[in-house]
Amino acid sequence: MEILYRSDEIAGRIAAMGAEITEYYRGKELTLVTLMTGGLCFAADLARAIDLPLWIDSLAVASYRGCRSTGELEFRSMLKLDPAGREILILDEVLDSGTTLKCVCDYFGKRGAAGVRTAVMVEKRLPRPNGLAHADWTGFVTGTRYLVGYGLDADELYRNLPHIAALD
Ligand SMILES: O=P(O)(O)OC[C@H]1O[C@H](OP(=O)(O)OP(=O)(O)O)[C@H](O)[C@@H]1O
Ligand code: HPA
Repeated sequence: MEILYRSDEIAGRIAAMGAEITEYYRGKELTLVTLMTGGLCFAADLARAIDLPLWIDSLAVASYRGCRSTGELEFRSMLKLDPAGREILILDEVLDSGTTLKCVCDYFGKRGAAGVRTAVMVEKRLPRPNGLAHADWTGFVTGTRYLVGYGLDADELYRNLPHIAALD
């Protein structure tokens, strides 16, 4: 396993993203939606770096079996808040094929959200013909290796590592 992003580097990017998001949404009412399970560390840190009153909700979705995307998104929980009319910022730890974030953005659009934006900790550098091309806010842009730590898992293991590492 090779550490790619140390916890202090992650904290630095979180502070910068939090400041940008605060400025972008100043004067608006913002609702964060965390995609569980992977987004939990990112959301816990980023929410505390945003200096605005926030609504916070979550959605459990999954599309990976082991280290492979099935290409289909399974919704495993429901929202608590009605997204209609809300400015939604979806938080997830990684943008890989982009399937997850594209499906979830479409879902919020259909549910009548006033605005839908995305923030991820890591965006992989690859074409995403069938997925969301880019997140609106990104912590790090990285290669295509399989990552673990800071919420990222391999078969549900390693999510609690404080850094982000390549598994191979
Ligand atoms: O861009 P994509 O190729 O769609 O991959 C990104 C998604 O994959 C992982 O979720 P997973 O389905 O493994 O569920 P998890 O959050 O419970 O780990 C990760 O948490 C993202 O939500
Ligand atoms: O690189 C990854 N690691 C863990 N989970 C993931 N889900 C999509 N890509 C990844």
